[in-house]
Amino acid sequence: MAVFTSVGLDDVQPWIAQFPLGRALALKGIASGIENSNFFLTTERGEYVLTIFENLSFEQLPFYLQLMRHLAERDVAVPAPVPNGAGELCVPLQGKPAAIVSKLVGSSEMSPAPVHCAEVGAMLAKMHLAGLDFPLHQPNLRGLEWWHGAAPEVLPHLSAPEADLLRAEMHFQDAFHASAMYGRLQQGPVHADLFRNNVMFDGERLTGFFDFYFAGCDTWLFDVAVTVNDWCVDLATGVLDEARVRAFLDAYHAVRPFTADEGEAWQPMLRAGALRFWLSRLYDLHKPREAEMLTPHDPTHFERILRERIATPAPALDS
Ligand SMILES: Nc1ncnc2c1ncn2[C@@H]1O[C@H](COP(=O)(O)OP(=O)(O)OP(=O)(O)O)[C@@H](O)[C@H]1O
Ligand SMILES: N[C@@H](CCO)C(=O)O
Repeated sequence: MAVFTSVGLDDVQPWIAQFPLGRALALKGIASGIENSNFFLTTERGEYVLTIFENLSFEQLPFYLQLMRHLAERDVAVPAPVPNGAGELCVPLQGKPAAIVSKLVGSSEMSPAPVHCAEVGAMLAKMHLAGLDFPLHQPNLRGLEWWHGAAPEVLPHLSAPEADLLRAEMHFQDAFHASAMYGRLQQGPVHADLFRNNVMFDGERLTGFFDFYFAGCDTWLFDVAVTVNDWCVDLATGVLDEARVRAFLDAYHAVRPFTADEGEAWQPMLRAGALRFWLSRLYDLHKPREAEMLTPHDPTHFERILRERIATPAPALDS
C-alpha cells in the first residue's frame, strides 16, 4: 500500500493550475513504495509522477528536489522536478508537501546482469561529477553520527553474537572514519540508497535513478559501496558476484577514475555500507516511528553481508 493520502482528480484540478502542465487528465495511485504517496499523473503536457511526502517536511525537501533538478539539467538520468509559476518545486497539497516530477520510462531490474551493473556504475560516476558544483549542503543523515545514536538503542534487542559484531564494527568504523586516508576521499552529493528498486531500466538501457530522499553529502566511495552491496550481491548468501562487481567498477572507473586512497578504503567502505543498512533495518524493526506505515525490511540480510565482507575481500578497485 503506497497511497497514504488519498487524492482524486477533482482535488488535483485546481491545484495543478499553478503548474505549466495544462489540465490534469488522469491520476492513478502507485502500489509500490513505503515512504510516500505516489501517483502517475497524466496532463495535457505529458506523463508525470506526483508525490505527497508523508514524513519529510518543507524545510527538508529543497535539498533533494534542487539536487534532482541540478542533476537533470546536467544530463544525469533522474526525474526532473517541475517548478510552479512562482518557481517553487514543492507546494502543499492536502496540507502536506507535494512535488511533480517527470515520469521515467521502464521498470526496475530486480535480477541484474553485468550489463545492467555497468549502466548503473557509469551513471553513478556521471552523477558524482555532475554534483561537484551543487551549492546546497546537507550531511548524510544516516551517516556515522546517526549510527552512534542508533547503536545503543538497538543493542538491548540483539543476541550476544550480534551485539559483539555491532560493537566491534562500530569500533572499526570509528577508526576508519578518523584516518587520514578517509579524510582525503572525495566527497559530494550522493544518492546513498541506490538499490535495485530505485533505478529504472528499459531493457538494458538505464532510464533513471529515483527516490533521492536519503541523499546527502558523503564520500563518493560510500555511494559506490552501498550500490555494489545491493546490485552485485547474491541475495541468498550476501556473496559478491565477481562478474557484476567488475562490470560495475570498470564502468564507473571509465567515467571517473578511482584514486589510490579509494583503492585502500574500498574493503572498509563495503563494511560501512553493510553496517549502515543493518543498523537502519534493526532500528526500524525495534524502534518503529510513531504512526509507522512501513513493514520493516529483514536486518539479517545485511548482517550476513557485513560478516561476508569482513571474512572475504571483495574484488579490488583499479586506480
Ligand atoms: N519519476 C518516476 N518515474 C516513474 N516511476 C516512478 C517515479 N518515481 C516513482 N515511481 C514509481 O513509484 C514507485 C514508488 O516510488 P518510491 O520508491 O520513490 O516510493 P517511496 O515510498 O518514496 O520509497 P521506498 O519504498 O523505496 O522507500 C516506484 O517503485 C516506481 O515504480
Ligand atoms: N533501501 C533501504 C530501504 C529504504 O529505502 C533498505 O533496503 O533497507
